[in-house]
Amino acid sequence: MINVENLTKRYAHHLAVDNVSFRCEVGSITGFLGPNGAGKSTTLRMLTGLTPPTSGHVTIDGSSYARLPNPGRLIGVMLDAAAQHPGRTGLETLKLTARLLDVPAKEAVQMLDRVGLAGAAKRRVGNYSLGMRQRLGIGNALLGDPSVLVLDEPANGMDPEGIRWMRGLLQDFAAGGGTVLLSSHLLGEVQATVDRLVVIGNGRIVADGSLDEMLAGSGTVVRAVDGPALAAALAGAGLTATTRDDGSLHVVGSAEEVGRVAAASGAVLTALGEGGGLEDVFFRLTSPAAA
Ligand SMILES: Nc1ncnc2c1ncn2[C@@H]1O[C@H](COP(=O)(O)OP(=O)(O)OP(=O)(O)O)[C@@H](O)[C@H]1O
Repeated sequence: MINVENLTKRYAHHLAVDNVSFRCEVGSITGFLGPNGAGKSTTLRMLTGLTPPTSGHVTIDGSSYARLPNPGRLIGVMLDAAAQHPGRTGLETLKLTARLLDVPAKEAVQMLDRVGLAGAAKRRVGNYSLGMRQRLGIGNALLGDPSVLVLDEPANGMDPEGIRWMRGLLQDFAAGGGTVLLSSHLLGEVQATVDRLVVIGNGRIVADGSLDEMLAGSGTVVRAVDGPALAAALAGAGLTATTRDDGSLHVVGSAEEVGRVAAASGAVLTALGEGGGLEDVFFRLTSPAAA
């Protein structure tokens, strides 16, 4: 489990992270979202002992990162896949990590296979694509058989097959009792992968909860043959509806509530579905107006 308590980071006059607290539970995948410059990387760096906090603290399974005798055995970290040494081969990279973690060298070979890089074991990392470096970084993070994973933008640069592979890997890891914290700008991918979300804006937590709770707040989009008549019926039932440019209505309410009003008013629906999904939730939470 990861427990972040009142974490603050100040750079001169700039408050990059402002009194941030959240928890990542065992067996779950938590998505850490926020616009550029919101403070995600700074938080992840403080969490993994790379940046000292101005105040507050983080524990991983009850210990701070700095106090862990062999941190890679408890927490696997990938903060910048592009930062790996370009002159080493993939195999050399993982063998070096294996030595640092006191893991048998043969596990480096097995890990390369597990992350789909067996065929590129002897190629220099400088010649790897970004997606291949992400796979290598994930292999590095997993090599110590940790129970916690912290990944900054792991899907960045991955092709659809790679993204699907990574989603399965993380979901299996969590299902086996692991704890995952990942940041990403790929909202569709986050929505398909995580159980919980922590959203940061301007250094502060603006939302923290289950994915389902957050999506429930994204409302319902409905389209009817006679849109204005349905809008009037919804308003009469106390549901707020906004007409979008494409003629559909965005309703603050569940699909069931909207469907019942439509049925009672005799409206002919041509579409009924979830609101804007995670993208809609994200923009609502992190827009300047929300701040
Ligand atoms: N070493 C530093 N010195 C001064 N300011 C910094 C430093 N590191 C980060 N910042 C500032 O802190 C704020 C948060 O940066 P951070 O990199 O954590 O954001 P982020 O949410 O990870 O953004 P992105 O999505 O672009 O990666 C930014 O305004 C950034 O300019």
